[in-house]
Parts: sequence; structure tokens; C-alpha cells
Amino acid sequence: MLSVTVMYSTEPPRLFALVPCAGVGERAGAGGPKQYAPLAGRPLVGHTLAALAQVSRLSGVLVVLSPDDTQFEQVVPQTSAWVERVGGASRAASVANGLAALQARGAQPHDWVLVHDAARCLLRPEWVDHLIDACLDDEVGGLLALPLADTLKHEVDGRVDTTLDRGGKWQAQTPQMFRLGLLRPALVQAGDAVTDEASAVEALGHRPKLVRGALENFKITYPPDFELAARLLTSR
Ligand SMILES: Nc1ccn([C@@H]2O[C@H](COP(=O)(O)OP(=O)(O)OP(=O)(O)O)[C@@H](O)[C@H]2O)c(=O)n1
Ligand SMILES: C[C@](O)(CO)[C@H](O)COP(=O)(O)O
Repeated sequence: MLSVTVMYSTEPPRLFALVPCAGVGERAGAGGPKQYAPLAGRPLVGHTLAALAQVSRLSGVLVVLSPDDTQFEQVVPQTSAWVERVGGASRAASVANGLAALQARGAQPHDWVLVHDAARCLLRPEWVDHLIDACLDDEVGGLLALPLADTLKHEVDGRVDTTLDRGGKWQAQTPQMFRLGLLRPALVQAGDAVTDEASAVEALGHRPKLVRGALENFKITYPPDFELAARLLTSR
């Protein structure tokens, strides 16, 4: 197992949220970055940040924007979140750059970072608290996730090639919560090969904790997702 030594301070660890918000939203087809699409009276990312703002144990929220982002301050004029224009070519690069920025702002290696997709705008503060409660005393950290509820097919040319065993398989969500001193080198080592933080931590030989999330915590990815999200947000 490759190991990364995290120096633990005697100070109690703080908790920060890091929100990657530098994607282009190609699959969503919204005509621009999906995080700024209007949704139930707010830009999509406004809902995400409003939920995180209600998590009292967070010492700060850092939003990672694309270097050429010109929209964030216009569409989210009032936010207590910090903003850094250090987004990269992949989600992993945006998160890695954001972690460096967070450390430059004073976060310590033993502090916890909860990475949450800007595009998971249905987040509820109680799910974040549930993750924190489950991981705060854990050696590795963990993530919200859901056990697969459907039968799983492998496709070739639009037809079923084979039916896969779904036993023990979970769908990863966010937030994903790890110590800064573990996650930063894990992402540097993993590079763009990973699609979530847990994968980078797993590649170092660790086993992140799976904490049951909620079906509603889905990621806006494809065009029909906007309408479903709008209906759910309006009904709250
Ligand atoms: N280079 C990137 C790519 C993605 N993200 C962020 O990571 C989250 C999850 O990514 P995804 O749903 O894939 O968003 P996009 O990359 O925007 O979508 P697509 O892949 O369809 O272009 C989003 O909040 C997105 O803004 C990011 O910060 N930097
Ligand atoms: C991090 C993530 O939300 C976990 O499910 C997901 O991997 C990000 O989506 P992407 O499409 O891979 O950017």
C-alpha cells in the first residue's frame, strides 16, 4: 500500500467545503455552463451554495471557477463563499487546484474537506451533517453513495451484451469528505484518471466509508434533469 503521512495537529480539525464549478456542461446542452442555468428562481449553483451555507460546522466554502468565468458574481451576487478562478481541464484538476488554494488560505493538512459538485443542487444540509457525523472519527473519510437499485446491463452497439452482477455496487455521490493532507497528494498522484475523490484515495490503498445518500441528491447531467430538479425544488 502506498501511504501518505498526515501530520495531525493538536488543534481540532476544521471542516471546509470545496465546490468544483468550472465545467462546461456539454451533456446538459443548456447553451452554457449548466451551473448558471436558471432553476426554480435561482441559478443552479445558487441552490447548492444555499444548502452548504446552512451547514453550521463548515468553517468556509470555496467555489472553484474556470479562469475565464465572467458569470459567477453576476448571477450569485450575494454569497459568503470564497471564490478562486483556478479550474482545470478536468474535474480532478479543478479539485486539486482548489485544494492548493484552500491551503494557501490557511487550511491545514488535518482539516477535513467536503468536495461537492456544483451540479448537485438538490443537496440538503442534513445529508451533509449525516456524512460529517459518519466520517469525523474515521481514519480515512468517506462519501455519500447509494446502493444500486436496478439490474445492471453491459451494452455493445445499443444491445445488451451481458447482465452484470449488481451485488455490492454503489453509485457515488457527493459530498466526499477527506482530510486535506490525504486528498491533496492522492489527487496529484491520480491525475486526470479519476472521476471522484474517493477513487484517488482508493488508489493509495485506502477504503473510504460508504454513507447512504439520497436519490434526490442526483447530479444535473442531461437535459431532462433540469425539469425534474425544478419540480423537486419548487415542491420543497
Ligand atoms: N473541468 C471541470 C469539469 C467539471 N467541473 C465540475 O464538476 C462537477 C461535476 O462535473 P460534470 O457533471 O461532469 O460537469 P461538466 O463537466 O460541466 O459536464 P459535462 O461533462 O457534461 O461537460 C460540476 O459541478 C462541474 O462544474 C469542474 O469544476 N471542472
Ligand atoms: C464525483 C461524481 O459526482 C460522483 O458520482 C461524478 O463522478 C462526477 O461526474 P463526472 O461526469 O464524472 O464529472
